[in-house]
This record gives sequence, C-alpha cells and structure tokens, in this order.
Amino acid sequence: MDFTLALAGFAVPVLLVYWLNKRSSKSLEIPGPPAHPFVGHTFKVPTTKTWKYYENLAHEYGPIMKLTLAGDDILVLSDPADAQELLGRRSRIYSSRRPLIYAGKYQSNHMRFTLLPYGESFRRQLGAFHQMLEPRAVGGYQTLQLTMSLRLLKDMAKAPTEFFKHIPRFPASLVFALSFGRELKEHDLAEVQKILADFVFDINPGAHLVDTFPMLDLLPDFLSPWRAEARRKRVRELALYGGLCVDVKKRMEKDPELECFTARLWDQQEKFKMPDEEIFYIVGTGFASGTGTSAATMLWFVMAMVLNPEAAKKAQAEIDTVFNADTLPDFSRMKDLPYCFALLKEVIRWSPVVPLSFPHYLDAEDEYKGYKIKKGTTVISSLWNMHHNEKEFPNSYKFEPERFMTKKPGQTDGMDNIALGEGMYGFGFGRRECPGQQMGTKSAWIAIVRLLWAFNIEAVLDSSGNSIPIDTESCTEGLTCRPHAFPANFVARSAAHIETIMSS
Ligand code: HEM
Repeated sequence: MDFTLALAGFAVPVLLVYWLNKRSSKSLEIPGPPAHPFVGHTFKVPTTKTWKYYENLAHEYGPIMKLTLAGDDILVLSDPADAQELLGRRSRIYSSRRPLIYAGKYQSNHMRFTLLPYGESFRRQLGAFHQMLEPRAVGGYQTLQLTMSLRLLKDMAKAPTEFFKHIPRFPASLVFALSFGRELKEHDLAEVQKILADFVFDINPGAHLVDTFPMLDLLPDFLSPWRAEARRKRVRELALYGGLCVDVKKRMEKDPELECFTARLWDQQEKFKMPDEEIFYIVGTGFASGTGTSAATMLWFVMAMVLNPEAAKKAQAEIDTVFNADTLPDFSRMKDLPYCFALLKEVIRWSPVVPLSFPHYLDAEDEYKGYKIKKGTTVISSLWNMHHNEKEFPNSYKFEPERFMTKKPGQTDGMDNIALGEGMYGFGFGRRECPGQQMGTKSAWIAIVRLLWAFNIEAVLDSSGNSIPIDTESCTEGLTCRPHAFPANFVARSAAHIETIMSS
C-alpha cells in the first residue's frame, strides 16, 4: 500500500510535468489557405502580380501566413512589426537567400551579391558596396547627380513625348558613370536593359521549374535546355561587365587618379582577396539593383502626377517659393522643400517597386508568437500589403504626400540617414535592407524636383477632351514592377524655364 502510494506520489507530478511540457511545446498552426496534399500551393501561387494574390489572402488569413511550394515553406509577412522583429532583431538567422539553381548556380556562378547566402562572401561584398553607397560616399556624388538630371531635363525639353525612354536612362547613366567613370553609350544601354529585364524575371520565385523542383537539376544537359540558357546569360553578362571593368583597369594605368567604384575595387582587390570575376559581379550587381528600381520609382512618380494634379501643383508651389524660373534647383535648399520629399516617399509607398521585397531565407528553426518556423523557410515581406494597410495608411490607394508631412513621435527631421526610410518600408528590412537607399532617394529627389520645376505633367486628352484613362495595375512582371507605357504630357511651365535648362 505504502509502495503504491509512493509510486503514485512520484508518477502523478512526473506525468503532469510531461503533459504540461507537451502542451506548451505544441506549436500553433500558421494560418494559410488549404494546401493540396502532394504539391501544396505550387500551382496556386501565380507567378505574375503575386503581391495582389497575397493581398487577398492576407485579408482572409492575417498578417502571418504560410504556404508551401514543392515542399518548401513560404512565410508571408504583412505587418512591419513582425518583419522588424524577425528580419531585423533576429537578423542573425533571417538574412540568407534561398539557393536558386537557375539564377544563382548557373547564371551567377554563386557570386552574385543579391543571391548570396549570409556568410563570408556576402559580408566581403557588402563591405565593398558600402564603399560606394555609404552616406559619406553618396555626399560626393552630387555633382554627377546634378549633371545627369540636367541632361534628363534637356532630353525632356527636346523630346517630351519620349519620357519613357529618357527617364530610365537617368538612373542608368548615373550608376554607370559612378561605376565605370565614363558615359553610358546607346549600345551599352540596350545591352544593359536586356540583361536587367532577364535577370529581374529569372530571380522571381517560381520563374523556373528547377527552382521549385530542384531534382530537375539531376537531369542531363540534353534534357535540360534551361541550363544552357542560364549559362549563355552568364557569359553575356560577364562579357558586358567584365569588359567594362577591364577597361577601367586599362584606363587606371594611364590615369592612376581615375575615380569610380570599379577603380576602388581594383585598388583593393588584394586586400579583399577578390578574384576578377567577383569584381565583375559586385559592380554588375550594384548596377542592376540600382537602375531598375530607381527607373521604376521615377515612372510611378510620373503616373502619380498625371493622376493627382493637385499634389503636383502643391509641390510646384513649394519649389517656386525657393527657385525661380532662372534658377535650376539643386541640393542647397533640400530642407526647404519638405513637401517634395514627402511626395517622393508617397510614390514609394503608393507603388513600391519591389512589392514583395527580395525574399529572405531562414538559417535555423525559430519560434514566434507560438508558431514554429522551419529552418529553410523562405520569408517574404509583402511591402505591398504593409503599404496598403488601412490602419497605418488610411485610404491607402489614395496618393497623399501629406501623410508624410506630420512628424510622428520619435521621428527625425529632414532628409538624413534615418528620415529616408522612416514611415514606409520600401527598402526592406534587417541586414539585407537596400544598401543603395541613400543614393536612390537622393537621385530620384533631385530629378523629381527638377522635372516639376520645369514641366506640368498632364493627362493626355482624347478627341472629346476627356483624359485618356491610365490602368495603375498594368505593370511589368518579375521581382520588381514598373508601369507599362502610359500616356502623359510634359508641358514646359514657361519659355524662361526652358531657356535656363538649355543654357545651363
Ligand atoms: C528608389 C530606389 C530603390 C528602391 C525602392 C530599392 C529597394 C530595394 C529593396 C526593397 C531591396 C530588398 C531588401 C531586402 O532584401 O530586404 C533592395 C536590395 C538591394 N538594393 Fe535597392 N532599392 C533602390 C535603389 C538602389 C540603388 C540606387 C542601389 C545601388 C546602386 C541599390 C542596391 C541594392 C542592392 C545591392 C540590394 C541587395 C541587398 C542584399 O542582397 O543584401 N538599390 N533594394
């Protein structure tokens, strides 16, 4: 009897502790749409306008959702607080990239910065990037930003209907000159645009079947035409960037003072132990990441101005208080143009050019809000959903720069390091946050201010005098999105403005 009692006295607490432990370690199911038992959501997630699909899902399943693509978990975050916690505070394990077979292994030989897992090569390349993109360095680019934006104004004054050609050329020529210390020629531009368009498509999750079903990489070459295609793209890209980098090296022999990003990398090649090919990729990646995103932001700006003439008028009224028709705007009065700055932020919020950011990849199992998140999960921060969250941004589809005019508690003033990304999430989160945000924003800012100073950006009218409608959802597909061609009229604000441009 005593023995039975003693056993019960011992067993009951042990069982209780076991049961409680088991109960508390049982994690909650991450919400998400019903999955097919074998293929999960593989054939449900569209490869085009995926952000719209996630937007609808988030209304039903909330700010943290899980989907499964060919056995891999995808976590979609729609609340910035969750992204800041996971990708920011827990960035040690949330900063990798999912290995991509097509774009990473064959198209980039595991050397492309944007696709590198979080590790030594990544940190080395990031160090190199910071040389070009840190705020101190960006301060030195003003002359080039002014030269290139003046060139944009001249092109626009000469052929305003061709804005769809001139505007993307602006960031391309700027980053090109910064990278290679020379002007972007017409034939370089065509080649670069082709390479960029391919790449933006190729890194989109789901763009290539082999990245959804890695087993396909075991098939021999004759059954895998995609492999030869990816390798061909790599050769083409290396020919372009390699040629440009080698050309810089040759020019450095004649001119040791030559100042550009590539020259700095050649100078430090030994220190950082970078093979030539890595230099080609670092420079190429900066160019690819910086031009498409900035060009898309500028084109969304034009669309926003056509659709919201009252915002354009307010910005022009602000600019006119600082610069008259005889004075080309520059950076000197940035702090006196807060509405223009708010307008740029609103463009990035209203239509984020990387709507699902670049997916991050989880290196170790984690637990959050009672959910168990598996190692190897792809984590997508839906910047689109964050920017269209009605609680934080009421009437979120409305273009309203005023939302960035009132300083929220804890926010900083002016156009400085912190204020840039403050209040919106268009540059991503954590250790993989966009390293080019300073440069991108400053370049876009000067171009926008100068365009608004010089031109009214108006709707095109049909024969009955009605504005030709613009479809705000008609945009390119891939990881970044920019509007398809749309009608807009650039009308010079006065002959004096054009005179100032042409004589500058
Ligand atoms: C308005 C312009 C720009 C926007 C909206 C933008 C946005 C973004 C976003 C959302 C990401 C992904 C962040 C993440 O993974 O969490 C990113 C990454 C990146 N951006 Fe930008 N960007 C812009 C301009 C630039 C410029 C001008 C450069 C360089 C010249 C640049 C270079 C990069 C690079 C190298 C990455 C990859 C970072 C990594 O993999 O760790 N971006 N950008």
